[in-house]
Amino acid sequence: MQPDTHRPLIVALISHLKFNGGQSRLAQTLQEILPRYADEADISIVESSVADLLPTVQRLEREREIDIIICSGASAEFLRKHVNTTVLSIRMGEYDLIKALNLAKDRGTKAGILSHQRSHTELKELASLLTVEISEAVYTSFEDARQKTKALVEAGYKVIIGSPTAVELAEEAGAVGVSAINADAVRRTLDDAVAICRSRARERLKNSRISAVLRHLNEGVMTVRPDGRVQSINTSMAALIGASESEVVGQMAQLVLPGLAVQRVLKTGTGEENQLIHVGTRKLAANTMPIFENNRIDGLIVACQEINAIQRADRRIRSQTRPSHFIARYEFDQLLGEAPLFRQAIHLAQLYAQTDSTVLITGESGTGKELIAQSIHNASSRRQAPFVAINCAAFPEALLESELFGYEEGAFTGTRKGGKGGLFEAAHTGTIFLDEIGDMPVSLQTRLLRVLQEREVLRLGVSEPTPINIRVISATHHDLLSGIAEGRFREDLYFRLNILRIAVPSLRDRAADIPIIAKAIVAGLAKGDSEKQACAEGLLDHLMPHLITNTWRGNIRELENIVERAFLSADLLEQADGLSPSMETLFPEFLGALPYQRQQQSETVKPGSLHSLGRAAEITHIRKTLDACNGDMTKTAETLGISRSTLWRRLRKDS
Ligand SMILES: Nc1ncnc2c1ncn2[C@@H]1O[C@H](COP(=O)(O)OP(=O)(O)OP(=O)(O)O)[C@@H](O)[C@H]1O
Repeated sequence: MQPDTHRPLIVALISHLKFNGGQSRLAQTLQEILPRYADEADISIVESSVADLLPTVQRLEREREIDIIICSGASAEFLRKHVNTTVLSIRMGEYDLIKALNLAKDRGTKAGILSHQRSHTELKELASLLTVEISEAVYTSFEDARQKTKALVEAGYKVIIGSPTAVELAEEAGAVGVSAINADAVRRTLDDAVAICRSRARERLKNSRISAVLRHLNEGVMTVRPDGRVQSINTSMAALIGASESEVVGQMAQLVLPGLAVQRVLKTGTGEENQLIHVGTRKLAANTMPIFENNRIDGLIVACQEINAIQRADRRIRSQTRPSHFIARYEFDQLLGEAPLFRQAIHLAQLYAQTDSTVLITGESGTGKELIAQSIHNASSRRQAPFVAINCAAFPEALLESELFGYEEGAFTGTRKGGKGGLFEAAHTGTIFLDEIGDMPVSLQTRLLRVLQEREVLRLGVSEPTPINIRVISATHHDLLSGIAEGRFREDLYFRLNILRIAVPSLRDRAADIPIIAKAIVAGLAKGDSEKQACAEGLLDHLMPHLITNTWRGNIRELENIVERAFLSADLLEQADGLSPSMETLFPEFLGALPYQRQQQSETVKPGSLHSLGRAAEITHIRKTLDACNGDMTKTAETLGISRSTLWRRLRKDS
C-alpha cells in the first residue's frame, strides 16, 4: 500500500468589488498567521475582483488540485454553484461583531449589519450592551447586498458592518464600512479547513487499505450505486467479465453481469447468495449484498467467483483436510510376489486402473485385496482424490448405513449437530473401496444399488440427494453367486459390481512367493539390524517347509504374524540358560502336539468333537481379549492378530 503523500492546498480567497491588484490589509494580516499551518497544508492567499472570481478559481484548479477554498459569504455561495471544490465561508463571529460595533459606537451613529444568509440573533442583546442602535439586513447575492446596503444608508445607518464586500458596498453608498471579517475569523475557518483535510486524509488511508484488499482478492468484486449503476470493480472482476474498469463504471450492473439480482436486492434489502450467472462461456457464482448507510440502502456489493475455481478450491481443501485414512498408501510396485497367478492378477489390475469402471476383487481373507484396490486408485486418474475404504462386515447394519450414507441432524437419536456426510460423500471424485461386500445386509444393498445407478446419495433424514462422482471397487472372500442363490445377495447389485473382476490367489496357490514375502517382512522388521535379520531368517528357514505345505492355510496377514513371532523369538532361542522356549512351544501350529489347523470354511464342526472344543476355546479367548480391550474391536483384532472382519465373523458365528 502506498503512503499518503498528498499535501493539501487551501486557497484563502479575498474578493473585492473593485480590485486594483494590490495587497489588502486582510491579506497582509493573513500572511502573518500562515506559518502556524506550515506542517498541515499549503495555504495560498488569493485576491480577486468579484467579477473575476470564477475565472480565477478555474485557473487555480487547472494549476493544481485545490482541497478547500475559503472565502466570505456571497462569494462562497456563488462559487459553490460553479465549482466542484469544497468551499467554506468565512463567518463573522460574535467577537468580531462586538469589535465592529464598538467602532460604530465611537463614531456615534446607528450601525447596519449585512449578514449573508443567516441572521445573528444574539445581535440585539449585544447592541443593548453597547448602546448602539443596529439593524441587520440578510442578503443572498451581491446584487441583494448592494440593494440592502443602499436601503440601510438611506435609513440613516452611516456605519455598515459586514464582509470586505459589504465594506466596499457601504463606501460605494457613502457610508463607513467596517469589516467584521478579520484575521481571527479567517483563522477559525482555516482551522476548520485543516480539520477537514485531516479527516479526508484518514478517509483516503482507509479507502486505499480497502482498495488494496479488494485488488488482491481472488474474488471479483463490484460495487453498485443505489441507481443500479456500477461504481467500481477490482482487477479480478475485470478479468472475469473481460472488460476494463473504465468500460463498465457507470453502466447498469445488470448489463455487465446479466441476470444478477440487482433490482431485487436494492428493493428488498435482502442479500442473495450463490446466484448462478453466465458471462460469455463462464459460469459464475455471485453473492449480492446490500450496503446500508443510516438504515437506507446505499448500494450493493457483488462478489463473484468462477464455478470452476470454486470446485478446484473445494477439491484442494478436501484433499488437504482429508483424514489420513482416506489416502491410499500402496502402489503396484510395492506388492510382493512373482508367482504367475499373482502377476496375472496384478497385470489385470494395472489395466483396470486405466479405466473408470467398477471392479470386483475376490480372494481369501488376507490375500491383499485392499492393497490391490489402493494400487488401482493410485494408478488411476483419481489418484489425487480420496480413497475411502470401509469394511462392510465390521459394522452393525444401522451403523454401516449411517457411515455410508451420512445423516441429517435429528435423523435419529444421538445424531451429531449439523449432521454428518457419509463415506460416499467423503469419496467424492475419488474411489470407495467396499471390503467384504458379501457381508452387506440386503437392505443396504438396495440403497447401494441406487447410489451406483443414480450416482447420487441420500443422507438419512433428507429428501434432497447429493450428486457424487465416485469409482467403486468392492472385494469379497465369499462366493457371491451362492449368496445370490441363498437370497443373501442381490443379483442386480452383483452385476453392477462385477464389471471388471480380479481374482487374487491365496498364498497356497503361490507358495513360491512365501519365502520372498517372508524375507521382505523380516527386512522391514529388522530396520537395518543385519544380525537380527540373519537370525530371524535362519529361524524362518526351519519353518519354511511347514509354511509352504498345502496344509498351512494362512495368507499374507497370517504370514506377517508368524514372521513377526519368528523375528521376536530368534533372540529367545539363542539363550544358553536352558530356559529358552522350544520351537514347539513357539510355533505349535506347525510343530506342536495339538497343531492348530485352520478349518476349511465349508467344514462343519460336530458338537463335542475335538474341533468343536478348539472352537470353544478360541471363542472364549476372543471374548476375554475383547473384554480386556474394553470392547474395542480394532484393538482386539490387533491383539489377536486377525483382521477386524475375521473377528466380526468369528463373533457372529458364535452368537
Ligand atoms: N502382495 C503383497 N505384498 C506385500 N504385502 C502384502 C501383499 N498382499 C497383502 N499384503 C499384506 O497382507 C495384509 C493383508 O492385506 P489386505 O488387507 O490387503 O488383504 P485383504 O485380502 O483385503 O484382507 P481382508 O479380506 O481380510 O480384508 C496386509 O498387512 C498387507 O500389507
